Amino acid sequence: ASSSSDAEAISRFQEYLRIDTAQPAPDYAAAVAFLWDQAAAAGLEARTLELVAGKPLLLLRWPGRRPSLPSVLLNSHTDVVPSEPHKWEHPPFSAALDEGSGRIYARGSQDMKCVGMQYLEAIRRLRSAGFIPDRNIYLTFVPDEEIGGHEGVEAFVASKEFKDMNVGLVLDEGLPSLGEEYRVFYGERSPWWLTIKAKGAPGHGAKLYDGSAMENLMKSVEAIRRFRTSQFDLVKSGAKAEGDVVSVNFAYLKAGTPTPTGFVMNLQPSEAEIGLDIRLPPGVHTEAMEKRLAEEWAPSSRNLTFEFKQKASVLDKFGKPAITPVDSSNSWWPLFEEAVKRAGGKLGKPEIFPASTDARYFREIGLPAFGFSPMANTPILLHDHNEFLSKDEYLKGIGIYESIIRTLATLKGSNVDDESRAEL
Ligand SMILES: CSCC[C@H](NC=O)C(=O)O
Ligand SMILES: [Zn+2]
Ligand SMILES: [Zn+2]
Repeated sequence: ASSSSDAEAISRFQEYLRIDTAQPAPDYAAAVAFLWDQAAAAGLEARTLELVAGKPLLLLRWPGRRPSLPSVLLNSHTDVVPSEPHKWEHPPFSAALDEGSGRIYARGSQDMKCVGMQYLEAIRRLRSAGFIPDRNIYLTFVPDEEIGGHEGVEAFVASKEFKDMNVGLVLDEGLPSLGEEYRVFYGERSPWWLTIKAKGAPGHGAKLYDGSAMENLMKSVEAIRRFRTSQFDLVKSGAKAEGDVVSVNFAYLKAGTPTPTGFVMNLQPSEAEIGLDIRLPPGVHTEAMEKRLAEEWAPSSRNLTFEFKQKASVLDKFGKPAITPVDSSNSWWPLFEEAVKRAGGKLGKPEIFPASTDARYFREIGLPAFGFSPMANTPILLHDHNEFLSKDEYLKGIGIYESIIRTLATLKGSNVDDESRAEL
């Protein structure tokens, strides 16, 4: 690609980044309007699905020569997480390009407006090179990933529109790596978000007594922290990867009797509460976790109750761990590996994604999905201040997707399309 077309690709990326799609009030209308024009410029068929009012999902199609073959779906989410603008060096929706370093600063530059635009840029290039896919290639730009995807991909996979697409493989987001190798993910941990509430006897702040709400809850905090340490130690010692242990983190602590300027200091409150973000590796024994919760972390004997806010399954609909095979049993895998290699990229060992993505909804219904965001030589800044992606890495990623899309779209006597898979 010429440097002028590279410059145009960068401007288009910046334009997408400048649309404020931060939760909890994303401007989905503006994002969809922008992407609609980009789709037209790339020669793609477009439709908007509004499965839930106010939550548009943009569905694009590049028709294949043999539309009855299983299709490939390139997914990306349009929403981004909130930011604290005053703590950033460049405003999070400026998409400022630092000329010296080549970094483009924006919320969503890594997570994951980069990937959505790279798909589109790769297709533009393939099309102008005269390439025509054998199978249908679909792109989805979905809402609400950052808040759980219930009114996004979860609703989408249940729709008639989705069934009619006959999807055979999904690509979704991954993570950057500091080194030369690209990371790729074949599964992810399942989020369990829950609150634990304690009740207890109120009393004078000077009195030592058993059974206060704080004491009841702090015993749980201690047990939870012991468990957290045991899991973290496995990661620190190198025995396990981040995605292969159960993580537990405190999302909030809430207690005390507020005054206009602070809190009452000599009153032991009768209620206290914590929020936990737990992530479980695929196929982990959830019974043990449930038992730990009921007996150690929130026993009713200590006046505690718990309530789930999110509880994703660690199994797919067949009762198997929701993971995508990354060996010869999955004919898409060697194609993917080969495509990255052919574009000059190196892949690391496939990993379990430590957080959650919309890929889980596809894996849950039995579809293979790879998590991949081509960002090498890049610190992990998803959800962080000063999220950036360098212009060169972004452009390199377009080349990687050109190769991936070309390879996955082309039928060449592989067994990807045998009957059993076509029936999935
Ligand atoms: C309950 S779904 C939450 C999804 C979110 N995804 C990326 O950060 C996450 O916290 O992992
Ligand atoms: Zn994301
Ligand atoms: Zn995210």
